[in-house]
Amino acid sequence: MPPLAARLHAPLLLVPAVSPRPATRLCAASGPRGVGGFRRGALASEKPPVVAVAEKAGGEGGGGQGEGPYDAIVIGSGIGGLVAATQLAAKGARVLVLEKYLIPGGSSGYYRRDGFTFDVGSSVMFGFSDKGNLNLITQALEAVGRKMEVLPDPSTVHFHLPGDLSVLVHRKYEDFINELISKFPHEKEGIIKFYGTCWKIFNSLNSLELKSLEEPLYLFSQFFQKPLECLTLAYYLPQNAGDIARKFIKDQELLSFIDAECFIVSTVNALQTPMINASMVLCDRHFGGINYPVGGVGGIALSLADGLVEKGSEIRYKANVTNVVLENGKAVGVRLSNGKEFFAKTVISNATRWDTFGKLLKEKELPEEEKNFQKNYVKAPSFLSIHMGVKASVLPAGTDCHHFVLEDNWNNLEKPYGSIFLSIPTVLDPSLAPEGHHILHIFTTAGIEAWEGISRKEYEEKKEMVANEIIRRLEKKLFPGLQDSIVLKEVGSPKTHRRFLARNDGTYGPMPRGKPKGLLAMPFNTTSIDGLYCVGDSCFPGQGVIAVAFSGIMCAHRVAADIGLEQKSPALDAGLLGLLRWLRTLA
Ligand SMILES: NC(=O)c1ccc[n+]([C@@H]2O[C@H](COP(=O)([O-])OP(=O)(O)OC[C@H]3O[C@@H](n4cnc5c(N)ncnc54)[C@H](O)[C@@H]3O)[C@@H](O)[C@H]2O)c1
Ligand SMILES: CC(C)=CCC/C(C)=C/C=C/C(C)=C/C=C/C(C)=C/C=C/C=C(C)/C=C/C=C(C)/C=C/C=C(\C)CCC=C(C)C
Repeated sequence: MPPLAARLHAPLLLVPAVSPRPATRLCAASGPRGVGGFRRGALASEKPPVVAVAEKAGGEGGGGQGEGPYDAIVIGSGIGGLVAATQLAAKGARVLVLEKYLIPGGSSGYYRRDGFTFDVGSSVMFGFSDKGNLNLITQALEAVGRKMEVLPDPSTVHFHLPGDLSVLVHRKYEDFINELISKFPHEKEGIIKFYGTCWKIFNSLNSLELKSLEEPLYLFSQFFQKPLECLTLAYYLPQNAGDIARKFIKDQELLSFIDAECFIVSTVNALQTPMINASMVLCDRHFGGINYPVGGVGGIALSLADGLVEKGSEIRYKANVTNVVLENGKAVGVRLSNGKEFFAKTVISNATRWDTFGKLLKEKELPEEEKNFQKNYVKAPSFLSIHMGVKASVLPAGTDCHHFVLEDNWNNLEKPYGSIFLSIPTVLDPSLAPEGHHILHIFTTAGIEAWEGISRKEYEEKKEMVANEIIRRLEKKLFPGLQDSIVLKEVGSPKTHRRFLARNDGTYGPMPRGKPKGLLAMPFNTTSIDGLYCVGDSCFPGQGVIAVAFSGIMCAHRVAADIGLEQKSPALDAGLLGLLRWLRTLA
């Protein structure tokens, strides 16, 4: 373990050490630069801050032909993959992570431009507190001896909604609930009952030790120790937040507000959002609170990768896995685009299930389990993201860190470009931008179809036009003079996300095709291919950094049991896995 001071300062490695150059260049979108300007190669000249990892990173995966066998190979270093890898390494396994890009993190990566440090994806971090059982990011870092300094956010999000409805989600639950009741006094009882039900579920979750729900010895021991809590979770597992809200609330506008609450974490309305997931985020934001890592979200992946290497495992960058290698129907390794092969007892894919089964496995027939998954879930749209550096003077004093904007019409909530997400992480951590400046990270949902089949020139013009319209809307609603305050602007389209995050159609994650039975249909980590596991947002419990961290913890536990690092019972395994498979077919 590195000295405490080094660990505490690890995230600061992302931030320029001396006062960064003032960024005065107006950089209109030019050329596809990856996620919000994530230009391939732009970071190649920068030495990745985790030295131990950088040294391991040879070109195209480094290493020679046919290396191994490892205990596990993890394809991809998103937070899901890294948590699975580090948990396994902490249990004594020898793991190899193969990442296509130059740095770890996937959607939770970072990039730097002209003194600005941008988060590629969300800046709203759940699971980063120092209490309870659901602080999964804190726990994942701790498992490999890492700790990050965090800045508590006084609020989760400021909603700006139709009819000039403005709701600030305060960190303190009572402040939030009182604000909501003040807007809907006639629904006081319904509000208390709905959010009260969320707390009942959250408290049950928070009382459990979280490990693999596919491992019977653990699952039965939890049922034995916490029967009421487990039965509560089993009861709500197939239910959705919108149905529960309708039991207590009649006001249509308030139900639409709850739709918006769910949409920001599931990209669908409350009727399609599993109640367990809604409860998790609607309560953790008050229990542990939203906490931002000093130096930016990218520091989480860097710290995990650093810890992984220190535990004796490896991560290799520029390692593009093109095949999962099967032997007698069992996954035994992977092949890279340059033909190199690596072998392991188990293979864990952090690529989406569409990529894993559509591209990495060359089998002609999709397994029944995956057919069932694709029957129940479609790819959520991708998004358009705008990363901007602006003059600080454009933000009024006391501006909140995160905003959600839907101006006039509730019907636009789920439509492409309908609602706007905005994060200003420099409100919490000014070191992410040159002095006198702020970062605005804006994103909105967008399908890939409308971005394909057009010429390069049309593509560039379209990015500029769509981004300018979103900026105009924010200028009108929140920040007069926004356009003129911009010093740096980079726009990522759905195609950018597909290319640089290696996500099928740039998808944000899985989205229920219709009205789901809560989380019942969501597959866990095992797959119908022996030795092959999936991790990340197309596994239980779905989208979200904390959700994929949980999927990583579950996956590592199941894999550890299968390779003999944790207890297991083959007879009970067969029974439970069969039962879970059958339950999923009921959804
Ligand atoms: N704007 C946002 O807020 C935003 C955007 C996107 C995602 N996210 C969050 O991140 C979550 C996703 O996390 P995750 O862990 O599931 O995945 P991820 O997409 O973040 O990471 C997957 C990683 O696997 C790598 N990869 C994919 N295919 C590969 C291959 N064939 N060979 C080698 N490497 C390969 C990718 O380069 C990437 O680094 C989402 O659910 C979402 O919550 C947030
Ligand atoms: C097995 C069986 C069948 C049964 C049994 C019973 C039991 C025991 C059960 C149990 C269960 C459990 C444990 C579960 C768990 C779960 C969890 C943990 C979950 C979680 C979740 C999470 C989530 C979903 C999250 C999400 C988040 C997100 C997505 C976020 C996002 C954000 C964003 C986008 C941002 C926004 C921005 C602005 C506004 C600016």
